[in-house]
Amino acid sequence: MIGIERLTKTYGHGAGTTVVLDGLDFTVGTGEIFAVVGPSGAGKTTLAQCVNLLERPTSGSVTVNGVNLSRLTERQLRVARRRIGTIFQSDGLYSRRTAAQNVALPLEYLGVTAAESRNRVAELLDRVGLSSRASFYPHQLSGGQRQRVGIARALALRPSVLLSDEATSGLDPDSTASIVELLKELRDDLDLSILFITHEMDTVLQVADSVARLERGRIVESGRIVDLLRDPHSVLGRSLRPRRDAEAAPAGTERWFVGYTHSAVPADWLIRLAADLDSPIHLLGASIETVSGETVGHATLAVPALEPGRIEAAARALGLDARRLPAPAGSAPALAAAALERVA
Ligand SMILES: Nc1ncnc2c1ncn2[C@@H]1O[C@H](COP(=O)(O)OP(=O)(O)OP(=O)(O)O)[C@@H](O)[C@H]1O
Repeated sequence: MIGIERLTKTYGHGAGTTVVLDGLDFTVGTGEIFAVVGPSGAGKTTLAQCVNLLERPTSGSVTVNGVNLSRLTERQLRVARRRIGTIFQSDGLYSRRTAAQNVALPLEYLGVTAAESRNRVAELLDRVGLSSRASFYPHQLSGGQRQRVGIARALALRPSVLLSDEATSGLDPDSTASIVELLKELRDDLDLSILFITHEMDTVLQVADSVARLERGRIVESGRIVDLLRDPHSVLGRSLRPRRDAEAAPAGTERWFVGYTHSAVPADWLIRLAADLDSPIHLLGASIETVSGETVGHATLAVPALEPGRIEAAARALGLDARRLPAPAGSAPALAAAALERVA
């Protein structure tokens, strides 16, 4: 488990002080992948460095498995850091060492016997699906494979916490997907707490259980991915949804956006909604998927104009949130509305 309490990091003094992290509070549970997203300069890397105490927090605490790292001496910290594995965007492998020799490095530093190290390295390379590449050098491996070697090395000392700083950034979609699957397997099999720092929202949706958005050193929104996706008011939830253009609405209809807000939305909600409203409904676009074992989704519909409030109420009864979308710019209804506004 990782516990972050009132974590603040500033650089400089007096008038020249820069506050990079400003009172962060969050917990990454055992067996949880917690993503931190945010624009460039938000403080994501500084957060990662404070969690593995490469940077000392200015105030607040970082607790890993009940041990407050901020209170440790340098010597104690070196030992405590073994419980934290880190993977970076650049895999950081030594080019003159084979995959196996790279994975063995932390074990060598620790003085593990050669035989023990050989067994552990074989086990780790097997774990990340690279047994057949043990004697390959980094330049003989793909980007995704190099990242797997990096993960194996990060796991060498049996950490309970894994820090991933932009580890999938720059990888192609297939490699990203395979690293994401590997991290989820490790979360489940080894009960790891994984802090996953990224700027890629698509990856967050694939990998994380929870997410926090960092802006100028502060967490502006956070929560379980499923809850955020189901919250019609969540900015983070909206930015996590896959963006696809819906079809144009037929003439004489209004466009509506419908989102799942509940776990018990019936699978035949569209038929029920049409029956309830006693009206045809055109499905213009939809995305329904399982996230952390729960169904989430949204759809764009076209419905003939009905009395105000009817669609919202019928949708609510099915566990859905419905809101009318403005007519797309340039469409006949939008031009008519603009003309009316000009006349008024
Ligand atoms: N040693 C330092 N001294 C002064 N300011 C620093 C130092 N390290 C980082 N900063 C500042 O802290 C802010 C956050 O930097 P950080 O690298 O943590 O952001 P980030 O969210 O990881 O950005 P990116 O996604 O671009 O890597 C930046 O404005 C940066 O200039």
